[in-house]
Amino acid sequence: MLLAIDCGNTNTVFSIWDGEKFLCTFRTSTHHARTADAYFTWFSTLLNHHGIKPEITDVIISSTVPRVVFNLRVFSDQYFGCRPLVVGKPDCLLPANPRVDQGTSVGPDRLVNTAGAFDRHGGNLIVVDFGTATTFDVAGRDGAYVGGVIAPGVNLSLEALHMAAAALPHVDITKPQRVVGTNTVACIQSGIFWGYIGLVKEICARIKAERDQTMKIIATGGLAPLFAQTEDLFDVIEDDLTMHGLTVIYKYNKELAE
Ligand SMILES: Nc1ncnc2c1ncn2[C@@H]1O[C@H](COP(=O)(O)OP(=O)(O)O)[C@@H](O)[C@H]1O
Ligand SMILES: CC(C)(COP(=O)(O)O)[C@@H](O)C(=O)NCCC(=O)O
Ligand SMILES: [K+]
Repeated sequence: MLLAIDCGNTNTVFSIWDGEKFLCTFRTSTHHARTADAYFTWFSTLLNHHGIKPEITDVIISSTVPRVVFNLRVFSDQYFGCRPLVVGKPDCLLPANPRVDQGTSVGPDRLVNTAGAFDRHGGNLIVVDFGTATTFDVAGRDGAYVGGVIAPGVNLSLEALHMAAAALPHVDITKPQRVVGTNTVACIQSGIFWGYIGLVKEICARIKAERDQTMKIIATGGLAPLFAQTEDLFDVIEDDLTMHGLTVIYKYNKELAE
């Protein structure tokens, strides 16, 4: 069985894949100082709780935080006796190579999202991922990552307002009743909610115009459903897109090695 690990700047997600489906998904905060033993304690406690006894033989990791990879490698080696595939490293091949400026390294999560979305939907796609950053990943006709857009994430923007302005409280994102807020919290929620609706619409429209193509828009990340409530921003929302992409890249490398 495969253990797929997606480490973002805020959260790290572990999923076990039995070759056909995901058996379980566990989430913890991303913390570079967490040791291999600490990962195992947390992971085995959750497995016991859910009564799952997986036989993990392979591990694949995507990490936007380079420092966590060391401890995750030790974790794979000590507890599952395997050397993990790490997306972005030279020995982890992608179904299609990214077409970006020389010397640029693309966030592994974006390469994984692109591979996962291409596998499910074919080429000419925009993947919108509401993570720490809000990213737009563009997949060409052949499924290669051909570039994208990086904007500040929703929670990051809310936090930045709170941090920088003495009178602005911490606010959780929600869809406001009206655009014109009549209290501070409603004003902030309106700015972020409608601001992001505008951001997503404008960026997707400009990507389509620049590429002169119709493109399917796939959204992922916990906040995607919130933004989809109001308007038809996305063609599909897929929670498990990054995890699916990890299984696609794993299978691709496994088949090449056989
Ligand atoms: N369903 C949700 N509702 C509200 N906030 C969420 C939800 N899911 C994730 N978040 C928040 O969105 C941000 C990004 O989360 P995540 O997708 O895990 O980011 P990353 O992949 O960058 O670690 C975090 O601040 C997280 O707390
Ligand atoms: C853009 C990101 C910070 C998004 O990370 P996330 O929100 O998933 O934590 C990450 O993909 C990254 O560090 N990228 C490197 C630069 C690039 O992709 O061009
Ligand atoms: K992410």
